[in-house]
Amino acid sequence: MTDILTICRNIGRKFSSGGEHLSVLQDINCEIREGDRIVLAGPSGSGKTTLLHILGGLDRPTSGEIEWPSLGTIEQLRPRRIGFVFQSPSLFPALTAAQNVDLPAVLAGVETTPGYSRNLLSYFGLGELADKLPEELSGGQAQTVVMVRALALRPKLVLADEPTGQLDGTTARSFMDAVLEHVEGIGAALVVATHDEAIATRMATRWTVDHGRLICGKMKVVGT
Ligand SMILES: Nc1ncnc2c1ncn2[C@@H]1O[C@H](COP(=O)(O)OP(=O)(O)OP(=O)(O)O)[C@@H](O)[C@H]1O
Repeated sequence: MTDILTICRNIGRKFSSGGEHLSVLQDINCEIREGDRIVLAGPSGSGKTTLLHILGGLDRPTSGEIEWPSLGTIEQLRPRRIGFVFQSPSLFPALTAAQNVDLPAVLAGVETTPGYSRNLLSYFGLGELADKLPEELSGGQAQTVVMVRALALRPKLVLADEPTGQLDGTTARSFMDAVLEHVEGIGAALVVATHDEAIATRMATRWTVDHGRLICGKMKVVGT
């Protein structure tokens, strides 16, 4: 039996603003296991980002329970055990692409081998941009650097929110090839929220957020 990385029991998330209450997620039961490849689908505003944030320990459910049995406590999750890719590229503007990739290691006090971030950027086809500042990168290149940064500490779980949103179709497919190959290599589970069916069909399991509920199913995976 593979390890359970994350387990949710009857979780819900409500938001309150201006006296209005919005119930975004209700009675969600799910688990993520080692090696899982999950696409998180659903219309805009259905709650995909909200669920990813809860799975990554960035937000707390307002009801139910979440645990990370083989990852540890909520304080231990990021950046070493969970790599998180936010929907909008979030690079530090004063740091180069390579320095941005190095940042989680610096913050976590982990020593990396010289050239590690450059090699990782090269693996994703961005080796020549390692010394560029974020403002010198295209939106798609910046998004790729954000993914590289999330993978840098070899996390056990990678949660990615629309990671190909700024890439054209062909670039998105080769980017996902590199991501899937890399997560396989480091033995990480991957959950990707996306509207892109070409990406979705590459994942073994589909979770759909529908009116606040989560529908879980298996996918027929399209070969690489
Ligand atoms: N902090 C917040 N306060 C109030 N409402 C919020 C908050 N965060 C999210 N919401 C609301 O929760 C709902 C779900 O938002 P969420 O971003 O999770 O959807 P999504 O499925 O990721 O959408 P998209 O595909 O457009 O990224 C939306 O109606 C949004 O307005």
